[in-house]
Amino acid sequence: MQNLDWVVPGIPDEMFERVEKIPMTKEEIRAITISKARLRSGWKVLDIGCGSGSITVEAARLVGDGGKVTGVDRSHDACQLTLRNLERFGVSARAEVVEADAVDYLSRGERFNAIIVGGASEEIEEVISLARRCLLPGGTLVLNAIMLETCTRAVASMRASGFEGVECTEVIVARGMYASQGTAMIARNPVFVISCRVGE
Ligand SMILES: C[S@@+](CC[C@H](N)C(=O)[O-])C[C@H]1O[C@@H](n2cnc3c(N)ncnc32)[C@H](O)[C@@H]1O
Repeated sequence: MQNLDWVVPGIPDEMFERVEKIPMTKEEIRAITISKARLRSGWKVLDIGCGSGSITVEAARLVGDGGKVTGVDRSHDACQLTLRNLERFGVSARAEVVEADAVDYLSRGERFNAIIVGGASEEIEEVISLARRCLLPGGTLVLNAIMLETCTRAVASMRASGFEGVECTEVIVARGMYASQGTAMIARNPVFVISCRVGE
C-alpha cells in the first residue's frame, strides 16, 4: 500500500475498497468536507450515511488515538464495507459502525464535537434539528448535498436551529483524463458542502 504518512485528508479514491452500488464521497469533496468540519485531535465525530467509509476513515486518522468516530448507515452492506475500510487503513480502534436510520440514531441524544452528514436528504430538517441538540459547544456540522433543493432546505434549517456561521460552498471538480492527443478535463457532478457551528 502507498505510504500514508501525511496527516491532512487526501487518501486517493482508488486505495479504498469499493462495492458496486455503495456510494463513496470523492477525494476532493472529502477533503473540503473534512476541512469545513475543523476537526481537532481527541474529538468525537459522527459520520451519518457513512457509505463506503471514506469520510469515517479520514476522520479517524485525524482525531488521533484519543478521538473516536461513529459511522452510521441504514444499509447493512455499507456498514460492512466501512468496517473493512477502517481495517484496511488501520484505524478500527478509533471507530465504531452502527447500522441505523439517521433520525433514530440522532434521537438517542449522544453528544459529539462534529457531525458530518452524507445521506438522509429526505429528512434533512429533522436531522439538522437533532444534530443541534447532539453537538457540544464549539461543535461543527457539515452536510453534503447534490440537489439544489436539499441545499436551500439545509441552509434555512441551520439558521432556524440557531447555528452560527452557516455557509454553502458549491464544489465543481474536473479531473484530467489522459488520451493520446492530450488531456481532457472530465467534470464530476457538483456537490454542495453546507457547514455551520455551535457557539462556544
Ligand atoms: C453518498 S453516500 C455517503 C458516502 C460516504 N460519505 C463515503 O465517504 O463513502 C450516502 C449514504 O447515506 C446512507 N443513507 C441515506 N439515507 C439514510 C438515512 N436516513 N439513515 C442512514 N443512512 C442513510 C445511504 O445508505 C448511503 O450509504
